[in-house]
Parts: sequence; C-alpha cells; structure tokens
Amino acid sequence: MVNWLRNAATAEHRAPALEETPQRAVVSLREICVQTADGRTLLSIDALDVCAGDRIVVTGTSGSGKSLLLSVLTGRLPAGLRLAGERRSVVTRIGFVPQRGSEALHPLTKLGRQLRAVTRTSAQAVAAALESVGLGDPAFAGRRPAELSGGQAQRAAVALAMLSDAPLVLADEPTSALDNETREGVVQLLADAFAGDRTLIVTTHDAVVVRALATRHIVVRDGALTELPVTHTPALAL
Ligand SMILES: Nc1ncnc2c1ncn2[C@@H]1O[C@H](COP(=O)(O)OP(=O)(O)OP(=O)(O)O)[C@@H](O)[C@H]1O
Repeated sequence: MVNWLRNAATAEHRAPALEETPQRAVVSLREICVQTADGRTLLSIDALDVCAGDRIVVTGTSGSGKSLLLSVLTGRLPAGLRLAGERRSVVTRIGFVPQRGSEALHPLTKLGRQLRAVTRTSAQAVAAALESVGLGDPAFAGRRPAELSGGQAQRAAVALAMLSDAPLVLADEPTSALDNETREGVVQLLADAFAGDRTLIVTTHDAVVVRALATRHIVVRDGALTELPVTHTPALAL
C-alpha cells in the first residue's frame, strides 16, 4: 500500500494526481490550502491518501491544525475559512466524534432514545454499546446530554459513532476528558472496532493513544503535515 504524504516545505516532486490514488483509498486530498478570509494560511497539504483499514493518529501542538485537518477530511470547513484544492471521497457516511461529545448529541432527547433513532438499531444494541463505553447503568439511557458529565458525553459520542457503522470515523481528541482507566477502555474498544476494514482517524495529545491505536502517525506542525514511521505494534501496547 502506498501512503504518500508530503510536506509542501520539503517537496521536491509533483504530487500524484487523484487518478493515481491507491486502490484502497477512502478519502484523498491534493494540493489543499486552508486560509482565513484575509489570506493567512492555516493548513497546507500536498497529498494525503486515507486507506481502508488505516488507524491514523494525528498529533501536534495546540493550534497546529489537527481539527482543521479533520474538517477538511469531512469536507466541511468552519465558517469564514477558504479552501483550495481537491478532495475525493468514496465513502458517503462519515462518523464524527467532536471534542465536546455533547455536540454530537441532540440536546433534548434522552440518550437511549436518540441512539436508537439515529442509528436505527435495537434497544439491546444500544444498551451493549453504552455498556462498552462504561455507561451500562440503565439510568444513563434515560438522561439528556445536559445531565451527562463531559467525559460521559464524550463516551456517549463514541458509542454513537460505533453504532453508526460508518466506514470512516473521525474523532477529535476522544479521550481528552477521561480518567486513565476509562481512557484505556475506550481506546481498547476503538482498537477492536477498527481492527478490520473500517477506517479511524483520531487526534490526540496522548502518547498512550498513539501507541495503542496508530497504524499511521501524522504530526501537524504550523499547518504542515509529516508522517512518522510507526515502530510499535498497535493495540498491544496498553
Ligand atoms: N474559523 C477559524 N477562523 C480563523 N482561524 C481559525 C479558525 N479555526 C481554526 N483557526 C486557527 O487555525 C489554527 C489551527 O486550529 P485547529 O483547531 O485545527 O488546532 P488544533 O491543532 O486542533 O488545536 P487543539 O489541540 O488546541 O485542539 C489555529 O491557529 C486556529 O486559531
């Protein structure tokens, strides 16, 4: 599998055309540039191919451009920003776990009910998903998002993404509000759920998440991407 990613600052060769993407590419980006309305460049990517089965972990300092990269991959940019370049996606359903889990949830609907409605799954499947993220107490299914803590809402958003069965899931710091033990449970769950052909892209500041999940590791610095070799065996390091 060709994973071709290049930092514009060090580029010597032409980026491969979209027609040259690997067969297993689910989302491909070419010559991407995200700018503010006054022309300040926030993110610049020559070429990135996300392939089926990849578990890409994205790290980088605060404000480096990790969340913007996820926005570009979903094809939806925050208001006020300009995007140049090409994006091609062969997946129509993309799951998203936002940094604040409550943003993925309807504020007025009880958790169990909305998970069933959104994912069209059975009450049993929803109960199992909530159990798997440590929200197994039936009381959680009866709560509205405002009645959950930040970490509980984050886990509910992970359960929603898992249940949605989307072939590509993007998660923006999905463990940032969790204690160590809960974090390890959620990371293990993600490792198991994305062990096959489903594709996961996670941003994090947490080395444990990199070690446990990454089959590819991308570092963002000042809006430029570098791919680092993955030297560990993911999912065995927890
Ligand atoms: N809508 C916007 N308008 C102007 N600048 C923006 C906008 N959204 C993001 N930025 C800027 O783009 C840069 C990258 O932001 P981004 O949210 O991607 O950072 P990040 O790496 O995810 O940070 P963190 O780890 O703190 O979440 C930052 O300098 C940020 O201020």
